[in-house]
Amino acid sequence: MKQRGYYLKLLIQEITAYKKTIWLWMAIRVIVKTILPFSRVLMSALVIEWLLTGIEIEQFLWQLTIGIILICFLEVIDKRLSFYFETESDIFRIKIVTKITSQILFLDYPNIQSEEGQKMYAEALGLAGSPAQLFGRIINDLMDLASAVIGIIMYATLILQVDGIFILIIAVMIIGLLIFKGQQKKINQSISEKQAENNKQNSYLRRIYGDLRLAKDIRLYQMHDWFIEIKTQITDAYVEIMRPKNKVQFFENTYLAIGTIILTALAYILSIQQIESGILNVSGFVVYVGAITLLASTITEGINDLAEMDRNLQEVRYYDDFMHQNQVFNHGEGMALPTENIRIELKNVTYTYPNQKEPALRNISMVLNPLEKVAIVGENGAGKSTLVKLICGLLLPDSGEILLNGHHQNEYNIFDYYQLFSTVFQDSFLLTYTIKETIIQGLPYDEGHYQSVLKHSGVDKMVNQFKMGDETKIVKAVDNDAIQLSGGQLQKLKLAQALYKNGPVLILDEPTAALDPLSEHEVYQDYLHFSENKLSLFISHRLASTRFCDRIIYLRDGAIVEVGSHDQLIALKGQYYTLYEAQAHYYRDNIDDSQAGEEVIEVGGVI
Ligand SMILES: Nc1ncnc2c1ncn2[C@@H]1O[C@H](COP(=O)(O)OP(=O)(O)OP(=O)(O)O)[C@@H](O)[C@H]1O
Repeated sequence: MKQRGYYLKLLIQEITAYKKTIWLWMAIRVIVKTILPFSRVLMSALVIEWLLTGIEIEQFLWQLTIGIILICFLEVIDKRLSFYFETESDIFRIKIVTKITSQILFLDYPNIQSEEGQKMYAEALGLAGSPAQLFGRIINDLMDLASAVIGIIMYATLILQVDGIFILIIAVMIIGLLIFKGQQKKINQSISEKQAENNKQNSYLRRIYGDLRLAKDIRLYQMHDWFIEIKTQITDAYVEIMRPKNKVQFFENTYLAIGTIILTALAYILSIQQIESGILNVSGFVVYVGAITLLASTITEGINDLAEMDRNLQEVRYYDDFMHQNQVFNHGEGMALPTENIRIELKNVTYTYPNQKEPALRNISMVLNPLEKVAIVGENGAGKSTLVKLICGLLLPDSGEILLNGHHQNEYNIFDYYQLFSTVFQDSFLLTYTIKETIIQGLPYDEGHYQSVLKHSGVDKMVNQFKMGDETKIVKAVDNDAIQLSGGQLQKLKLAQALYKNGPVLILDEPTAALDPLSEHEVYQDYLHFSENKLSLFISHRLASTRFCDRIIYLRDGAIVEVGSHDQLIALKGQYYTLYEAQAHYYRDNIDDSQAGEEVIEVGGVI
């Protein structure tokens, strides 16, 4: 209960922060919504009264016109406000979406990398995903509930003046409905996990049915029937999950119908008796029966609104949890960031990914000296990318520390700290902008620097092929006239982005994995140039591609196994040497088989 109070307060704060004056309009809408149905009943009663008392026709018409105008006026206000709240609710919902999406931009990487973090984001966003979700309907839900509560009090007070028996029937009706709602809530809770699982499967299927990568397999492997069968199974499972809920709903509706019949029948019997004994006149009868009918429907609406509000308040938890989660790094005051002689030291760093048993990195100790070019090599899964993410301040070690020029990473404001790094990661992603905007990424524009970046990243040759040059849009999913970049072109673009940022630490995580041999060769050639005056880290599982680095750190199973220059490690004849030889043989054999007699291109020193 206390928690519900907190969540209600949070909702009220959000609505107030959106627009204070909305509360005034909400109050007006509640009043109009409450009195409008009753004013129609009252009007009918008055017309009967006027007719029975035999007032003059002119006065009758005059009064009737005023009454109709008043009701029409209320109807117009109601419709106008209904439209107003439809629009306002949608804008409010979109503002909440903006709040949630802005929040995720500033959350620390560990908060969002785990499945749990992603789930929290999806759940919070889901609350504002459409007008039917919490933040799209809460304003109307609040007004509906307020109007129902006022309506029940109003009609019940009126009816009780005729007979006290109604209080009993109303109480039984309300208690019964509350029991049904409680039952439904329990069922909802018990099926929620299965329902979420089913939803997940369903939306996954919906997504992949149109996925071009799968479309090829579906056709070539003739998977159509198999896919239809899977979909049918999921739909059948959905019907089964919903069965207990539908059953309770059926009993609730039946209970409600019986309650309403008893209430109305009793109202008729009692009022006819009262008319016979002269206590009630005909117009009083109309008001009385009208109030009974309105009460029955308002009780139903009110209980539904109450259950809906209860659900809403429970759902706010997802928003609250997401918006108020603790950050991992320092977002407050920090030390001034060094701009040169950058030295990064890792002391006994161990890191385990969320929900994993084994650490991805164990007791890593190393120093990256100013302006050094360091290669980190190792087989797939050795921990190279994880190490880079730790150095960049994207992940927080389980134990050990990372020092920048002798000071703990957390002594710097994390967003200041990020300024140090120009990075190219393997899993590159693009925003829906032009090539030029992507490279500049919102930083101040410098024509000379930009042109040099185009040249050294190899993007200049790429843009020359496009009609729109560097103004070409690059996300086809959003812009029809965009071009689809290949993996290699994308990597060049990300390299250009890193070079344009020009941070004092350059980190390239497999920057040539998707490049053709010639482009790869060019990147290696240019690497010495664009890593000039920087501390640089070059990550690869192609050992020979890093021989131009000052120092090579060889990782295996999350631990440093060998460190030295390429020649030192070859001379050592250890694990690096063994793997190097194996890779070199592979390339030699391949080239010998396929290009015998052709000119051999030297790629990163492998061949
Ligand atoms: N987000 C994650 N959640 C759980 N485990 C992860 C995650 N990312 C990586 N791992 C695991 O951590 C280990 C190290 O992964 P990492 O990506 O650092 O290796 P890598 O050396 O960069 O590999 P590759 O050469 O294939 O890129 C692997 O066992 C990997 O499966």
